[in-house]
Amino acid sequence: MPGVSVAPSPVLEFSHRYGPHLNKPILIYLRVAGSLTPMPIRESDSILSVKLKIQADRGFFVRNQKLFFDGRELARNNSCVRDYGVADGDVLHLVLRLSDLQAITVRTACGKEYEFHVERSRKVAYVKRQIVRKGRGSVDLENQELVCDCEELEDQRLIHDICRKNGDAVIHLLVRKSAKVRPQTVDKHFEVVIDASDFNELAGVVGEHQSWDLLKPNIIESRPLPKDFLLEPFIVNREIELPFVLKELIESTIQGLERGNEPIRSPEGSGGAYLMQDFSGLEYVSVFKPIDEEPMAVNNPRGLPLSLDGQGMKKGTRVGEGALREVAAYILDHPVVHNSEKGFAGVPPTVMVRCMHREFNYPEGYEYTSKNFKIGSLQMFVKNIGSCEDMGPRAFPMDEVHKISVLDIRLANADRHAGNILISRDGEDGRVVLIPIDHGYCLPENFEDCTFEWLYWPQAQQPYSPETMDYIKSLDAEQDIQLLKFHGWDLPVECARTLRISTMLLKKGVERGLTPFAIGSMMCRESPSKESVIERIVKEAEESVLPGASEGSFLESVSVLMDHYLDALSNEGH
Ligand SMILES: Nc1ncnc2c1ncn2[C@@H]1O[C@H](COP(=O)(O)OP(=O)(O)OP(=O)(O)O)[C@@H](O)[C@H]1O
Repeated sequence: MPGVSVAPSPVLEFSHRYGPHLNKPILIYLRVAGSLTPMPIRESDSILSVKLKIQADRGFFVRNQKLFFDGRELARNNSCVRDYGVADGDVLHLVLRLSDLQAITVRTACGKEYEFHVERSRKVAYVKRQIVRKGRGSVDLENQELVCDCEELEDQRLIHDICRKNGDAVIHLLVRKSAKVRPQTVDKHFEVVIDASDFNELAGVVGEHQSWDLLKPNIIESRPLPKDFLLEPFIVNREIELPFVLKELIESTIQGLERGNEPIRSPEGSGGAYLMQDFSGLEYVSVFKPIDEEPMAVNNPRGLPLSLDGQGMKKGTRVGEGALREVAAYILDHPVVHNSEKGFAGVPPTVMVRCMHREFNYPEGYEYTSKNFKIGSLQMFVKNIGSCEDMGPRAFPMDEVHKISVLDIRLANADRHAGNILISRDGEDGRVVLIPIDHGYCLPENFEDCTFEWLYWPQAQQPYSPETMDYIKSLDAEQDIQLLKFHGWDLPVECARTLRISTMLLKKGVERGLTPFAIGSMMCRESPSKESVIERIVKEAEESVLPGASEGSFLESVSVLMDHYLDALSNEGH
């Protein structure tokens, strides 16, 4: 398991920056999974040092921790707790992102061994299907029994529960009719040993491999068809014809649900994000994020407190609007080549849907009635080898980083941390491709919480390529606002203003040959209490126009001030 990947320098930096008089000890409380633990810290402690303390006391790695206070994520590791207004007696909420994979080994008496990993949030039924797949038909789905400690495991049991109950648990695979079972433990993995004395009989006299193919079961026909779910596109404007890629996304998700392949809640993230399975139950096809399960929403499954004023986890966003923003990011990610399915930054295809399924979070219980409909975003699942948290940034191609920077600057993304960029490999040479996900905090009403992880990557210091510059020049915020309106989201005036100002900044910065770092830095605060340059520009522009002045005059004033700041920056040689 990876350890702390952050250099300790910010902690040292903080103890130097704050004198002993500002280093007051305070007692805060940590709420994690329902329990409250007191924790002595100092006001000037950085968020990182608090996380390191939690790691030392509780064993949760820093990278798996997300801390929340007063409806806000303490996202900046370098900032100190006082910057976030944390004081004596306050309660911090800790949300954990835990590694979810459990290794499983299946060994036959003939010495054949198969290894695979399943998420702990999977059910026993899924493990059975994996065994069938790995065994290429030597074991059929109908004739399997998984037994642990002499107890037969029901299909609906979660692997997580079995691990928790049994520690170094062994799952015994029983093949009815023809196999005996010999349990064995290998480290912390499950080991399933099949002593199938009459394996040959099962496999046929002509040898294992041939007969496996002959015995391959028809998984699909053997599954019952549940009737208690619903999934359909949620389209406001009837003039809109869903593009093929989105129709297909919805269709393949429905097929998976019809086969009984239930949604699986992702162990990562602070809201409810459900991984939707395909027809075969062996692949994920989409990710559903219902709005009532967003962080601080009424049915959030992570125990985050309800928002009291409706404000979302990032400043300038509202609880329940995450799905709108997810879909908006896809719509605005215009392709370079007209009509191409892939947008410039590669935001996975995303559509608004209505869905109900018993696996979602229904604290009052589930019934198949329209009151249980959940509205949310359905996004194409992209196969990946991890996120940018798992790899050093030097491995990322420059244009991949630049495309994400363009998206984030345009949309004033308030949640671009490394975990929200997935990594996949493309083509024969296995080129690294970055996939931006999680755009629920784009287009906020103000710039207060803009954070861009890529700002500190070396690629951000390099100028944009001519192709990227051409793309940026082609952007038009007014058209974007109209496009979103056509799709049913009439942007609130503050969010439209954000889009206009960010697009203006990106275009003006590029005209002056500024790097993503130089432009992006203007949008991000150095610390939670220090306004960013863009915030100063907005404030000065507001002060320079008469009360009641039109949005046009205000933007004109922003443009003049922005030129002034950018020219100063260009003269400094950025
Ligand atoms: N399109 C996708 N393709 C593949 N995996 C995805 C996709 N979208 C989300 N995931 C997986 O689901 C997890 C949770 O999704 P996401 O980060 O969007 O949820 P969230 O609750 O908004 O998270 P956060 O706390 O970071 O805001 C991600 O960490 C990722 O592993």
